[in-house]
Amino acid sequence: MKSGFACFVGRPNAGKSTLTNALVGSKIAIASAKPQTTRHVVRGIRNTEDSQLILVDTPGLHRPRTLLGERLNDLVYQTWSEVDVIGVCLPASQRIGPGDTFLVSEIAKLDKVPTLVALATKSDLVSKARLAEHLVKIASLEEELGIRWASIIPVSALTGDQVDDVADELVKLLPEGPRYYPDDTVTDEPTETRIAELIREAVLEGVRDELPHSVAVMIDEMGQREGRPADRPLLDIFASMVVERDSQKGIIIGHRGERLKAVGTAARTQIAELVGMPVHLDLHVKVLKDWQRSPKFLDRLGF
Ligand SMILES: Nc1nc2c(ncn2[C@@H]2O[C@H](COP(=O)(O)OP(=O)(O)OP(=O)(O)O)[C@@H](O)[C@H]2O)c(=O)[nH]1
Repeated sequence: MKSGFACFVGRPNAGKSTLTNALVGSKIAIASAKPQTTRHVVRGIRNTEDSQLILVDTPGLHRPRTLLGERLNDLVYQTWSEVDVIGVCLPASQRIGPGDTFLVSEIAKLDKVPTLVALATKSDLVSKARLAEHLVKIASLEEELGIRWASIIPVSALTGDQVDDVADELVKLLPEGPRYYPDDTVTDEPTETRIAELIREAVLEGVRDELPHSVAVMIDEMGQREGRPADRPLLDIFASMVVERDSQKGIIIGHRGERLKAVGTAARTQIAELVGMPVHLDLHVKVLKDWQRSPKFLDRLGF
């Protein structure tokens, strides 16, 4: 029995969340077209008869400007040093740049460097020739940065090409160990956190480019409606979306509340699928100036 922990690192938009989802086969991390959406440590679990691969999703590393930034960075280094394998995602569609080399050199500085696998993500976006060039460049990072790749694998989470190879390789690199989680678990995140993430994803989808990444979602109250017939349950969810400015509140709500309505509908459908029953979703938008700098609020959000 092989079992252990792995995480994916890479620049924003490198395809980490999408690959996690493809490996686990369940929607657990936020995948959106906007960078830097991954805030929570999300574990996805891939089980086979003789292995358990536990994927830990970390936020990206940033120059910290707020307390949130500092806490997230601490979390990143901590996660890196705790996993067995790190999959470094280097999208084939982009040239390897200073952001990538910075990341890898930070990992190389850890006291105990985990096993490293290079993943040439989004392989579907480029020609064979360009992919080959990319793989050569990745290989040259060994010498440039003083690291060693256990392997270099091109993968497309979108088409599914080589996703199984990535899984097999990661499992191969895990130590012998027990099944840490029952084999029907795909994530150990509390349902409430997953619901908050589904709402946050819907918010970001709705407003594309206008909205910065300063939206937090909190579940204020959640419970099954009382007095419903057993075969027609209903889950009540009261949630707040917290933004930093009035103008952002306006963007989320939209003209005559149309955007907020669309966000609610999208989120409700996803949540109902997750919890297996119809959902009544009550969404509020709150303005909390500088929430990213407030220790009290960050504590409440679990950062
Ligand atoms: N063509 C193609 N697009 C992909 C692939 N994987 C991810 N994408 C797209 O790339 C974008 C970013 O993917 P994510 O999985 O959210 O990237 P991430 O690295 O988790 O991003 P952050 O959370 O911002 O760090 C999304 O629009 C995905 O649909 C792939 O294999 N092929």
